[in-house]
Amino acid sequence: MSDTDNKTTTDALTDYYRDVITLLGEDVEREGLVDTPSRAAKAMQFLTHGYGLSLEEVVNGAVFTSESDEMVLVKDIELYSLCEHHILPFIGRCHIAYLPNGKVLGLSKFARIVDMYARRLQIQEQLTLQIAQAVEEVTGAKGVAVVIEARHMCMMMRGVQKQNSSMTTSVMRGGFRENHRTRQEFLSLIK
Ligand SMILES: Nc1nc2c(ncn2[C@@H]2O[C@H](COP(=O)(O)OP(=O)(O)OP(=O)(O)O)[C@@H](O)[C@H]2O)c(=O)[nH]1
Ligand SMILES: [Zn+2]
Repeated sequence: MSDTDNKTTTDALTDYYRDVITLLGEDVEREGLVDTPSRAAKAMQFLTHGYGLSLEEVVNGAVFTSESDEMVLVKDIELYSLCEHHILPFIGRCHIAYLPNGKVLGLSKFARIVDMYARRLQIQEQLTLQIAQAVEEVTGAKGVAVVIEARHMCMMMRGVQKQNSSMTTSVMRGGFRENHRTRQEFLSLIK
């Protein structure tokens, strides 16, 4: 999206937020709210900026040759996303492991991949799958495992209002699916 397009989108979102605030019964002209529509517009664009990213851009060529075929684990990557049903946050941690197959990925790129998919409207299961598929695609790994543990504001702040529940989703591919010991090693390392 070009700068001009982006400005137009921010302006259009600002107009919508002005209407939303008014429909909620507030005075959008009062001092505290006067800049809120444009702040909310920019915040929502930031929270969904993953739509503007591609895997190629995010990885930026940081794939390196390596002879190691031992498990690599990156754990406790913090995650902020928006549930696609209510547009409310879900917040948690993501753990990613893979079995290299001649190539390893730059460490920071795991977090960048998580953000690229998390910063969209999501459901946790689909987010978990997309991260696993991306790591598999860029590394050609012999196995990939992704676990996400998250709390959903749509279950806490509204609806059933359960404050202590969390959801865990996992995707196991290749060696993590076929080999029980590899899977167990991964699960014990993220405990
Ligand atoms: N599987 C899954 N469900 C989700 C996720 N985020 C939100 N949900 C659920 O999506 C469902 C939407 O259900 P609906 O009955 O259409 O919506 P609702 O009336 O607002 O539902 P309640 O939250 O039960 O009040 C709810 O059960 C949410 O808890 C997610 O990431 N994965
Ligand atoms: Zn929800």
